[in-house]
Amino acid sequence: MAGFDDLASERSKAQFDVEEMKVIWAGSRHTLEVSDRISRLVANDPVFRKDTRTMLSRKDLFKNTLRKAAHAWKRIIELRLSEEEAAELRFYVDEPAFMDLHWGMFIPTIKGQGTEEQQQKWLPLAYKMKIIGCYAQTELGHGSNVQGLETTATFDPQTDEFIIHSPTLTSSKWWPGGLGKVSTHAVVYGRLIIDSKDYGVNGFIVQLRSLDDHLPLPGITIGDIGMKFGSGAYNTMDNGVLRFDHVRIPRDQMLMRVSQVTREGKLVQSNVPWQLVYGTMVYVRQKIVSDASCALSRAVCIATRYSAVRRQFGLQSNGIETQVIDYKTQQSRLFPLLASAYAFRFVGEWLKWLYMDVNQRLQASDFSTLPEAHACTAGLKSLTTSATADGIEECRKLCGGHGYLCSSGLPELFAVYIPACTYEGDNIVLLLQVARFLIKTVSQLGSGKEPVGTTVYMGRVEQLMQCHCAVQKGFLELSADLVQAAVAHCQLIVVSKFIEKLQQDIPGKGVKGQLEALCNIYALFILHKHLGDFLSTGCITPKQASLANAQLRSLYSQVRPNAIALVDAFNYTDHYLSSVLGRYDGNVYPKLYEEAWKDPLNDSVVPDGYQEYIQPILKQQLRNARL
Ligand SMILES: CCCCCCCC/C=C\CCCCCC(=O)SCCNC(=O)CCNC(=O)[C@H](O)C(C)(C)COP(=O)(O)OP(=O)(O)OC[C@H]1O[C@@H](n2cnc3c(N)ncnc32)[C@H](O)[C@@H]1OP(=O)(O)O
Ligand SMILES: Cc1cc2nc3c(=O)[nH]c(=O)nc-3n(C[C@H](O)[C@H](O)[C@H](O)COP(=O)(O)OP(=O)(O)OC[C@H]3O[C@@H](n4cnc5c(N)ncnc54)[C@H](O)[C@@H]3O)c2cc1C
Repeated sequence: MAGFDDLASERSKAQFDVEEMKVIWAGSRHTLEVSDRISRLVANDPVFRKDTRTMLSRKDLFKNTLRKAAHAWKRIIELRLSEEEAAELRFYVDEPAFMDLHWGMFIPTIKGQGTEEQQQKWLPLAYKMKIIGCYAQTELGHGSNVQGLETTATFDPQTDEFIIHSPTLTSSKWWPGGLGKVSTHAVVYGRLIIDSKDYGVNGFIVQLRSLDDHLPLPGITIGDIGMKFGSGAYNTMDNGVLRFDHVRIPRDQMLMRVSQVTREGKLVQSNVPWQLVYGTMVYVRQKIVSDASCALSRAVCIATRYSAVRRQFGLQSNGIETQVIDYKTQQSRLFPLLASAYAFRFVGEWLKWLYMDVNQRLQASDFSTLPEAHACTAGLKSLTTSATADGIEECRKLCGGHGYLCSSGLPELFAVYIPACTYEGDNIVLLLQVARFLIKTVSQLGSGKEPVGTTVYMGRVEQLMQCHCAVQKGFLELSADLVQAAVAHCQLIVVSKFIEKLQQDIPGKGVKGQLEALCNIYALFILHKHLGDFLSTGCITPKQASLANAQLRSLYSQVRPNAIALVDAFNYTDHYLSSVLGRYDGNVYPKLYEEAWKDPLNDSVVPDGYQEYIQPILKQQLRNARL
């Protein structure tokens, strides 16, 4: 069987221990064991099938998502899964849904911004799913500009309550995931008003729906904001709209770790930076970086396996055409994406460490690394999601026409993934935050602080900053060129963290050698892509640029025999890949043909509508022809 033999032959060429690379990719033997076991549990459960998603109406799609979420929760309880195993199960169910926001934002917000008492009250309810929460920050009129939010939370000293209100149409909460049809509660971000004075944006826990009949509570208008990009895709998520008409909540439902409001209506600032109100966004951004490596590796796995199965032109002496993976143009498009997937994996590991380190420091009232954590999570979220969204589209193109079929898995992966460039912070807005951080850092460099990083990459950042760094008055005046410096800074971090990974103990025959090749491919690919920066800032000479290009091409040849094994190391099930082109067995053509007939359009040989619309035309033509 052609495809199967091709992939079997490719796997026999591997020059490294794939099982050990699986451990590197997973992060540890324990994590590999958990993800392997849970991914197969999901793959073997018919409730979690994904192949019909693009054929369902929005209402049927959403109802099926609720069915899956309920079944997932049931399995978590039945099997007594740990928090880690439960997170893995939600990940491999692979369907954006309210659970992502309940576990990924609502609970972390209460943990990060609630007092001890508030955590003790609300977390048990949330962990046991007695309430379902979402994160309601963005409004119809404001998303990036958090300080521009209009929802008000006015303290009423008569009743010891906050009055939550939507004063304008643009103050309607708009986009929060899980809000539209499912969540019973929300963390609502609104302007704290005490005695007519505006104290800026804070978080408030608000119940939205009755726990008895799920109807919206008095003063609450709530619904879904409508269909989003692509069929299936993110339409499994009920992104919602929410308006308040003077809804009253007890004073103790304002999240008060950062600021407290006393019974007398006095605002007391605690000793933590007010920016902790933004803390959830830092947490989610670091998770999104890890998710980028998953999404990109998934697309690269599909495109790499298919590129080894697909043969086109180049008839060889044995009468067989050439595998498209052997074309240098295919390698120059595909292998940098393979290297990027590994690079994002390792920078995501580091970012997770940075986030945990910042949190531990916060416990000790050490806020010194919070600005760097914000800049790194913002910048790396922006860099990795933009590269991943572009990379998934490139993988679709690498698969030719079949990449455009839903059965390839790539169109839906693209449609689900691309909002990552916008949610949790628009990517340009976040790069401007990094630019601000760099300006402040450069201004402090005079104090003898030396930047650290790889020379050429570091030089590029420094030079770009020198070229573009003016005294900026505020966020809005930052020049587009500074965004370039911010990207350069983030690429420096990615390369540096890949190099640091290689300095760790890396067991397994040939594993370190493959990772070194991928690290060099990533670094030289970025250098090639931004050659203008490196040349214009004098970081490299034209001769060096040409040598770098030659080295890049030679590295592609080094990776070529290992490409299939390098994507096998992601250890993805066919269920998770959900792609005929990316099947582990390479049995592409028979499965493509089989999938076609499953389309409802093929339920009848003569299509519905023929008699009404087509036959009259044909008959008329026939009559005309006889005249
Ligand atoms: C969910 C699980 C994760 C898995 C993901 C995959 C699953 C898919 C399912 C769901 C995922 C979807 C989730 C999406 C959820 C959302 O989208 S929630 C809404 C997100 N919204 C944003 O990100 C808004 C973006 N805007 C901002 O962050 C801020 O408004 C701003 C930083 C752009 C501007 O802040 P602002 O206060 O208006 O002005 P500045 O002067 O720039 O900042 C003031 C100072 O505060 C510092 N700072 C800003 N942000 C942070 C932060 N996050 N942490 C710490 N510090 C921060 C900033 O540096 C300034 O400090 P200095 O004055 O010292 O310079
Ligand atoms: C699928 C999805 C899920 C979401 N889930 C949630 C959720 O659960 N909870 C929640 O609260 N929100 C959620 N959001 C909202 C999301 O956080 C916002 O869309 C995001 O923060 C961007 O804000 P915005 O849409 O208002 O865009 P805007 O801020 O209006 O940006 C529009 C354009 O203007 C540019 N721009 C804006 N400001 C500047 C500036 N200062 N300088 C230069 N350019 C600028 C931006 O770069 C962008 O190109 C979700 C969004 C999506 C798409």
